[in-house]
Amino acid sequence: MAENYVTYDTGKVGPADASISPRYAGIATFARLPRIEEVPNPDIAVVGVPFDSGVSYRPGARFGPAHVRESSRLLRPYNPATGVAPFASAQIVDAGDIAVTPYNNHDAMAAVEQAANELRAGGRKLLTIGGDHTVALPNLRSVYKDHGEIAVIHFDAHLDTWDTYFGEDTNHGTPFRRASEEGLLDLERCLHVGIRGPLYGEQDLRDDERLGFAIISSVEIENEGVPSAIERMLKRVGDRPVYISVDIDVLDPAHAPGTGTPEAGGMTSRELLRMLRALGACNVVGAEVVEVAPAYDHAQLTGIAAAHVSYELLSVMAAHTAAAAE
Ligand SMILES: N=C(N)NCCCC(=O)O
Ligand SMILES: [Zn+2]
Ligand SMILES: [Zn+2]
Repeated sequence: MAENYVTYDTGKVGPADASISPRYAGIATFARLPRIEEVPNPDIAVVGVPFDSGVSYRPGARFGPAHVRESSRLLRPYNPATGVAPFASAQIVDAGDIAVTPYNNHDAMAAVEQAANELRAGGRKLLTIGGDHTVALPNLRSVYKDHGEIAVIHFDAHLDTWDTYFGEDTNHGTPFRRASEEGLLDLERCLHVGIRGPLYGEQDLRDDERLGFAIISSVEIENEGVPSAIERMLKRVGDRPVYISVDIDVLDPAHAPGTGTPEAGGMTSRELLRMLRALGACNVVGAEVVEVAPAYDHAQLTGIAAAHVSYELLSVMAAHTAAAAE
């Protein structure tokens, strides 16, 4: 193949071989993986949603997918932290972008849902790269179709269970309230991790609990430590199919400045990656990494963090795919 993709003993086609084609060469796919058209029957697809018409503050997450792909060129095929070789364990591809209208949030999200349904046909898993957090709603609608009421682990500074902004019910502060109202969520098994920062009022927390979420706050992670947070996280979701939503603003702005609604006092990348690795114990049926806004990034800090977060999520899903095939 023109891109010199590696083929593993398992028959899976992996990234372009960095000893033939240097990492900085070629058009960026995620981790320099093959495109979806280039290999048969992919198990997992990475797909971008360049959409940010749901933002309430700084715009620019529409450029997130391209930035994360550019920032993912250095990812290597073996993950020593978990002992997983994701690209050899499962056929992973880049499915390009779901390009949707920037002028109507409802139409855009309907299009994302339809594309997600098509990409997920036959049990394929998706890792979505946003885009703003509005995309969680169509992603959950799609996953619900196959798995029923879903457990969600939501890494974010923000609750994203607010009601409306300027009368608009579909935006990046509301996806989990809409999902809960629509009956998509397992109300005993949803969890926010990394919450911090000012709220509109105490009622936000009461609403959030009623909508099905428990909280591990950023301060609790600091006080109790990551191992205890991991224990609580795994207990909350149990053995239910779980959807992982990572808003990159869960990281402290020092680790991820390139985002639209930054809040001081967040997790380090090291803490987040460690928590994600623990998800190997869960049945992860899909995931997303959202809210990367490259205009506010520096030296690819946010892009690289998002690329590594994506890599851990792919490792977890690939290990599960390989185990299921045995
Ligand atoms: N989903 C993200 N990143 N932010 C939601 C913030 C909603 C607000 O401006 O209150
Ligand atoms: Zn957020
Ligand atoms: Zn969010």
